[in-house]
Amino acid sequence: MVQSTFHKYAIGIDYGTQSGRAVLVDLSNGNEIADHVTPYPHHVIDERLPGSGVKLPLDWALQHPDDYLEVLRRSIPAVLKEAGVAHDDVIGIGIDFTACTMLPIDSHGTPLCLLDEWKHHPHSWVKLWKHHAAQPEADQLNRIAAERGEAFLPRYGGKTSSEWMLAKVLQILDEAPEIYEAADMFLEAADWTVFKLTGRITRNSCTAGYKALWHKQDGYPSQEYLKALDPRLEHLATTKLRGEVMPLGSSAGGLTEEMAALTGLKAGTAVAVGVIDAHAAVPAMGVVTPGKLVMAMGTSLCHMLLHEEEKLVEGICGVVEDGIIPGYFGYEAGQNAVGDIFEWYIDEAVPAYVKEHAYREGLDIHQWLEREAAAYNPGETGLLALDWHNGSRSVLMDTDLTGMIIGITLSTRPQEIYRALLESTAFGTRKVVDTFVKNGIAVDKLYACGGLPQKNRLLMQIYADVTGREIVVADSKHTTALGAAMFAAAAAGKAAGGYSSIVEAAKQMAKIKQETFMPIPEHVRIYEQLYQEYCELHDYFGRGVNDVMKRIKSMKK
Ligand SMILES: Nc1ncnc2c1ncn2[C@@H]1O[C@H](COP(=O)(O)OP(=O)(O)O)[C@@H](O)[C@H]1O
Ligand SMILES: O=C(CO)[C@@H](O)[C@@H](O)COP(=O)(O)O
Repeated sequence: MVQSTFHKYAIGIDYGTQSGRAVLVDLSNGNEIADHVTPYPHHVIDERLPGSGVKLPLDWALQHPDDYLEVLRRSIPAVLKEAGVAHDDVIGIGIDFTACTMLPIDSHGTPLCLLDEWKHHPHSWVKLWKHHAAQPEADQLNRIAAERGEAFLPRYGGKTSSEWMLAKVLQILDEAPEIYEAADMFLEAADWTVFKLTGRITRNSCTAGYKALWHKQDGYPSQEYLKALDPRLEHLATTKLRGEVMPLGSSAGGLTEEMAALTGLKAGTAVAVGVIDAHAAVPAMGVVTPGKLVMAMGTSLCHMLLHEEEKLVEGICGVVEDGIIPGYFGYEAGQNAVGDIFEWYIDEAVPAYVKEHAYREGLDIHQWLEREAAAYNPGETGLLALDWHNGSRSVLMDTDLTGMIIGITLSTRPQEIYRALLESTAFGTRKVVDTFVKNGIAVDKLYACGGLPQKNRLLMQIYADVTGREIVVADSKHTTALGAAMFAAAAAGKAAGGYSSIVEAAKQMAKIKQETFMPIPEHVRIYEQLYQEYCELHDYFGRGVNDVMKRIKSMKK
């Protein structure tokens, strides 16, 4: 279909864990005109390195940087073709990315893993956000920061994560000093991809703020702190983390001729600085004021909230000034796994008869289990689970914790376990909501986006019942990509046919559904009881009363 030439468009590209997708968006109303998904050809690399077959240790998760370019090569031409839009009318490109997904590059910007000299070395590869092998380094970072009373630590809930930039850099330094030396810079994959598009290295304030401990006034952690971590890190901030940190919604530069030829777009098209995937969803749901907790629900779950003041909240991932929407402090909390837990159950633990039933009825296994699980009332399964199959992000910030199901008997059925797993993730979110509220940050309503709200109504009803709050659902197949396109519109600017700010873009382009999920009072009452039991287990296993999870995990290592 050929679109009207009076319309202007932007392309938002969402780089997820398994795939990247491009969405071409009409800037006048946020309508998604065309979309295309490119699965990463190398998938998540967590067993062996591509090519050499070098075996990876436990808790590693890597990616191949060329997979990000493959998304540009395949998905941009595909959406242009499907939409029939002239490249002159595409005025901006924005990308959102998982984070902290980081890589070492040489002085030409080439990832070290693409060089013959380093390609056999696991530490030269992109470390994906869910690479969890830097926990000892995170522990060291946290201990030294606490001992020195570093001002940054309370802004990150009292603990920084093994998923973040500094822990990952320190792991490289500890285990592969030669890679640390060879790296000219460590970059977020978001910034590297923007560099490939524009030829210019910039850093975005969102990943820098939430994942690399960068602060608008104070910059990165001090030289003294970095030196106390390891003398070789003393100048990290001005050497391997150097580069201008630019605010969200600004332009990193224009598309290069080479990239224009590769994608079919026009050279010079504005490229917005990158943004974390979850954070891009906030304006895409029209959330530009406090009290509305946005939940990006997919493989993992990220919670984002705005507030006028900076409050120090234990166990959250971080608070960053202007980190999401200018003029507000943006708070982030999260759960390391949500959809991933359900996927694990289906892939690894569901009996064959469930698969057969689902197949016969033409349902996918999630749909079959959802339908069967919906027949139970809250509490009726007699089960209670902890949602730590991939560790706990908020509020414990500990990737060495593991999952658990209590109450199993000989009559327990797969759909009951499935329901208990759905509930466990809702309890995890309730913990986050309660923590914000206890610290004086209002949570009035929930806003859900990502793959899960579209796929599982039972899950959404359970979240409404467990939190006792109304849930608004995104009316977009690709909310994060829509947000990235909005940032592109802001980067292109009003004169080019975009918007003067992300707030203006959100007013015109955000998409939410009319139908919401309301809590059911009878369910709220029962879940309140179960949640209190969850809290008991949470503190017993998660706050050091009984470290059995860590002891048995270390035996495995
Ligand atoms: N019907 C369903 N109910 C619950 N979870 C589902 C369902 N279908 C898929 N999932 C889960 O959704 C997750 C993917 O979420 P999605 O938002 O599409 O991707 P991503 O987080 O990578 O952006 C997977 O972990 C999968 O287990
Ligand atoms: O950590 C963050 C955001 O802070 C996410 O990038 C990470 O959880 C990955 O999210 P997905 O569930 O793959 O969309």
